[in-house]
Amino acid sequence: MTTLRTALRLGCADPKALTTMVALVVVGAAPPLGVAWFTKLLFDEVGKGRSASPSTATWYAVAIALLGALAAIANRLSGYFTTAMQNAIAIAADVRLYRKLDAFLGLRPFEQPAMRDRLALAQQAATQAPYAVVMFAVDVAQSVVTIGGFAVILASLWPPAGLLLLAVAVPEFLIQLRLSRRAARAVEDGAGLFRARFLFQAVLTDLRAVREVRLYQLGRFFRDRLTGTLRAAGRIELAAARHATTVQSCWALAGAAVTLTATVIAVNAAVRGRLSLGDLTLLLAAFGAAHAGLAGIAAQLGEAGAAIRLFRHYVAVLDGPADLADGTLPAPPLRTGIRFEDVWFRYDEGGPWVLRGVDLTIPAGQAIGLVGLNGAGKSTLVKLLCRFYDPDRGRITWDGMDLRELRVEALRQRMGAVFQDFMCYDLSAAENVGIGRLPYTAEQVEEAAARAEIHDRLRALPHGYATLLSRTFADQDGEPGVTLSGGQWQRVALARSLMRADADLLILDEPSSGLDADAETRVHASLARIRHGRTGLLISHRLSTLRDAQRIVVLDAGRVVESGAHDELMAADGEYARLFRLQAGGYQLAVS
Ligand SMILES: Nc1ncnc2c1ncn2[C@@H]1O[C@H](COP(=O)(O)OP(=O)(O)OP(=O)(O)O)[C@@H](O)[C@H]1O
Repeated sequence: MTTLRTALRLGCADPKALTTMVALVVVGAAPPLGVAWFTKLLFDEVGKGRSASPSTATWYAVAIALLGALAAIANRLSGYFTTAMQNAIAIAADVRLYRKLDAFLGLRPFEQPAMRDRLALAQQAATQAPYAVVMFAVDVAQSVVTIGGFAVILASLWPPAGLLLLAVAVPEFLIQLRLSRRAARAVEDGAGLFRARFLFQAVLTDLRAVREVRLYQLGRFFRDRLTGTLRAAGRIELAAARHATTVQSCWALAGAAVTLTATVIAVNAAVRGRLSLGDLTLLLAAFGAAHAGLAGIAAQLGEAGAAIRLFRHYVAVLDGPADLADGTLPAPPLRTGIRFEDVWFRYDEGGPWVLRGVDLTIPAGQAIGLVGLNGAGKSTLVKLLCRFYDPDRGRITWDGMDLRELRVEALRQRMGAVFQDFMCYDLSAAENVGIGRLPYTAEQVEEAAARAEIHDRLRALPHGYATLLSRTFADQDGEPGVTLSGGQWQRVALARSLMRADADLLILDEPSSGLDADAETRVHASLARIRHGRTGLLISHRLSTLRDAQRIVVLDAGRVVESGAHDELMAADGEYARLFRLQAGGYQLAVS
C-alpha cells in the first residue's frame, strides 16, 4: 500500500498538468460515442433509400467529422500535458532518491552489490511506476466513459452482450496480472547484468580508461564482455517476452471466438429483421470498442503491475534504515585531542581484520605522521576518523567524546582532508577548489590555490579560474575545457582541502605523491606553515616529508608497531629506520 501511495504521490508531482491532461482525456473519450451514434443515424438515413434526406445525411457526416477533429485535438493536447507530467515526475522522483542517498552518512551502502542492484532498479522504476499508475487511473476513468457509453448502447440493443464481455475481460485481467509478475522478475534478474553493461560501456568510453584500453588493445576484450552481458540480458528479457506472447496469443484466439459469437448472433437478428442496418453497425462497433477498451485496460494493468513491483525497490531505498546512527551532540572545537582506543575494524563480517586493536593519540595542535606498507590500514584508519564507518570494537574519541555521539555533519565541518584517490570534477577551476568550503569567495579560492602552489597555473588558463576543467564537456562558448596534469590535479585537490585550512583537523593522505620535486618541497613548506600549531594527520610513503611531524606512527597489518619522533625511531632502529634508510639509500645511490 505504501508503494502505491508513494507512486500516486509522485504521479501528482505537477497537479496542473495532471488535471489538464485528465480533463482532456475525458473530453477526448466522448467523441467516439458520438461518432458511433451519428454513424448509426447516417446508415439508417441512407438505408431509407429514395425517401432519405441528403441534407440530414450531410449534417450527420459533418457531425462525425467535427467529433473526429475534436478527439484528435484533445488527443494531441493531452500528449503535451502528459509529457509535462512525466518531466515533473522524473524530477520529483530523482530529487527524493538522491536526497535519500545523500543522507547515508557512511560508505557501506555504496559497497554492497545487492544494494547497488536495488539502486539500479530504483532508478529505473522511479519514473516509470508513478507514470504508469497515473496513466492507468486516467485510462480507467476514460474507459469508464467510453465503455460505459457502449455498454448502455449494448444493453439497449442486446443485453447478453454485457455478460459475453465480462466472460472475456475477467480472465484477461488475471492473465495480465500474472504476466506482470513475470515481467518484473525478469527485470530484477537482469539488474546485475544491467549494471555490468554500464560498466563495460563506461570502460569503452571513459577518457581515463580508453588510454589503457588502447595501449593494451583491450577493445575487443571489453566489447566481448559487453556483448556477452547484452546477450545474457536479452535472453532473460526474451524468455519473459516469449512466455507473454504465447499466453497472449492463446488468449487472443479466445477473444476472437467471443467476438465471432457476438457477430453471428447480431447478424442473425438483423437478417430476421429484429435489428436495423444501423442497429447492427452500432452493435458491432460498440461490442468491438468495448472489447478493445477492456483489453487495453487489462494490458495497462499488466504494465502498471510490473512497474509497481519494481517500484518497491525505490520505496525500499527511500524507507531503508540509515547506515550509521547520527549523533546528537555538537562537535566542539578540538581542545585536547583525538584518541583511538583499542579500535578493531573489518570491512565485512567474517572478513579479515584490517585494524587490530589500534591505540593512538593525536594531541590537539600536533602533527602526526602515519607510515606503513601498502595495505597496512592507514587509509582505513582515516576513513574511521571521518566516520565513514564505525569501529567493530573499541572507540574513537574527540576530546573524550565518542565520535558516534557527535553530529556527523558538525564533525566533518571541523575537518579538512585530501584523499589518495581524490576527485577531478568536470567543473570550473574555481569550483574545483571552492567546493572544499561552500559558499566560497574568489579570494578564498585564490589563497588556497596559492598555498597548494597551483594559483599561477589556474590564473593563466584561457578563462582564468572560470575555465572548465574537462575535456569531455564544452564550456558556455561551446569550446572544450582544459585538463590538467596529474600533479596539477593533485594540487587542485590539495587546494580544495586547504579551503578548510582553519579546520580543527587536517588529514592529508599522500598529498604530494604526484608532485615534482620542486613543487613537493614548496608544498610541504607551505603545509608545515599551515599545520603549525594545528592538529594534523599526514600519511606519506615519502618518509622525508614526515620528518618534521611531532610524532610518527608506524602501522603494520592493522597494529601500531612503533611510535615516536623521527630521531627516536631512527635510534630505535626498527621498521621505520629500515624503511627510511632504504629510501635515503635510493636517493644516495641516484646522486653518487
Ligand atoms: N572498501 C573496502 N572494502 C573491503 N576491503 C577494503 C576496502 N578498503 C580497503 N580494504 C582492505 O583493507 C586493507 C587496508 O587497506 P588500506 O587502504 O587502509 O591500506 P593503506 O595502508 O592505506 O594502503 P596503501 O599504502 O596502499 O594506501 C587492504 O587489505 C584492503 O584490501
